[in-house]
Amino acid sequence: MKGKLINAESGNVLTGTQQLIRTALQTMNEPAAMYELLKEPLRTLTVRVPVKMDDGSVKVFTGYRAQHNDAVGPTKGGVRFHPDVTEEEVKALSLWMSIKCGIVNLPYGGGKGGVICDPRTMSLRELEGLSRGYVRAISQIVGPTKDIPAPDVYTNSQVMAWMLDEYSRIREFDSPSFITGKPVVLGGSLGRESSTALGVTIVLQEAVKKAGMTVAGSRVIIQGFGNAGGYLAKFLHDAGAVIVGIADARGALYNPDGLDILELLDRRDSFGTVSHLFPGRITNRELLVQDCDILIPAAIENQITEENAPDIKAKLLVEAANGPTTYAATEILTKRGVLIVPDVLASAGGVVVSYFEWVQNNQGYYWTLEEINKKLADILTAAFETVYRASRLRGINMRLAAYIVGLKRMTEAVKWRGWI
Ligand SMILES: NC(=O)C1=CN([C@@H]2O[C@H](COP(=O)(O)OP(=O)(O)OC[C@H]3O[C@@H](n4cnc5c(N)ncnc54)[C@H](O)[C@@H]3O)[C@@H](O)[C@H]2O)C=CC1
Ligand SMILES: O=C(O)CCC(=O)C(=O)O
Repeated sequence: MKGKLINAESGNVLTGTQQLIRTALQTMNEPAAMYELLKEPLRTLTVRVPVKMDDGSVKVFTGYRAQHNDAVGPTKGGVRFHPDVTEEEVKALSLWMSIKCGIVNLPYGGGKGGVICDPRTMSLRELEGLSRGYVRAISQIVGPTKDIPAPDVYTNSQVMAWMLDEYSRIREFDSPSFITGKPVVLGGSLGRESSTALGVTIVLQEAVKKAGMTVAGSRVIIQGFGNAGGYLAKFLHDAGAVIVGIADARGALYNPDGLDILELLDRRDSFGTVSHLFPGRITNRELLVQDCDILIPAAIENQITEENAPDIKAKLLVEAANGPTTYAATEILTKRGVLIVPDVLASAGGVVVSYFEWVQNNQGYYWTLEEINKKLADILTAAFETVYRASRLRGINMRLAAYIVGLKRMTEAVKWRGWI
């Protein structure tokens, strides 16, 4: 069984991730107790957050904060506001954060938060109430040396600013390093907003070399047109790629001759939605199997499954989103010769620059954008090469290789601490 994954196609992102972690740990010859420790977060807090709504009613929202493992250092990861948030999803996202931080060698374990809500139907005042209420509810378990939140789906620098302000009031402590992804005037880092997309672009540039392709002239489909997908479309368009398809929560647009990315960016709303403004909309499902060279999921989980993997046309799959591809789909695509740059590597740019933000806050001295982007490129280029080599040397796919690389520091830290 060593090194072999139980080939279960599961829509449950947590069990799918646990299977992969078990396979990686077995391949690393780690004892069974290591899997028992790492298969779940050390702690997950469920909170109920009452918010006074604009119509005078009180709505109670459910949220979570999961802290996977703090053997390496404080836990770190974003907070998602989305109607489909579940406890299992937040736990899986925290596991992925641990592996992501390990791949880029940050002194963090993984954390993640989520609130079941739909910010698209809430006023700014209601959103502020929810952001502040959520921080009050988790304030005992987070902090600059404990667990450091950041943005994720449907949260942004404004939400981070409200959360920072609330935390400063509760804890009578005004260190901005409690949270990252803040506005620059509140101690945010230059380059954090575009860092996830820049990171994807950096690893994509490495991957196309391995695949014997070029960015210029490649036909690209991007699912998701928010922070990650929007900046990515711009960066790849600027690099000469032809963006033939984009998608958001309301649908997708496809044009084999290329879309007008600048117009789409100009007309999208603050939730990354634009497809409904144009005729000829298709569904997200339809878009993923359209003709292209490079496919970039940059929205939500479980988009590429056993069902549609045989029909994917791309030669290169670069995962900006967390968890967009199931393991069964990974195996199908790998057999078909598709090179996959997995989420835990491809989407690490955001947390790397969040780490830079935290370091800058702690030292009180701030770097230039050039310094930040150079440091980011150095880290991600090296991480890509490490994972690619591990995959080739061991004869395994990039996802399993990424897990093995990503778990190394954490397993060593656990053993040094004498936990196992
Ligand atoms: N923001 C960050 O720093 C990082 C984000 N990520 C991941 O990137 C992905 C996108 O995150 P962001 O761009 O930050 O979020 P965002 O909120 O800025 O944009 C989300 C995009 O996904 C679309 N979307 C939402 N639900 C959808 C659905 N059911 N079907 C299709 N599209 C849908 C939205 O319309 C929007 O275009 C997520 O998986 C997130 O975890 C990963 C690393 C860092
Ligand atoms: O910037 C961070 O700390 C975390 C970003 C994040 O949530 C992710 O990489 O999925």
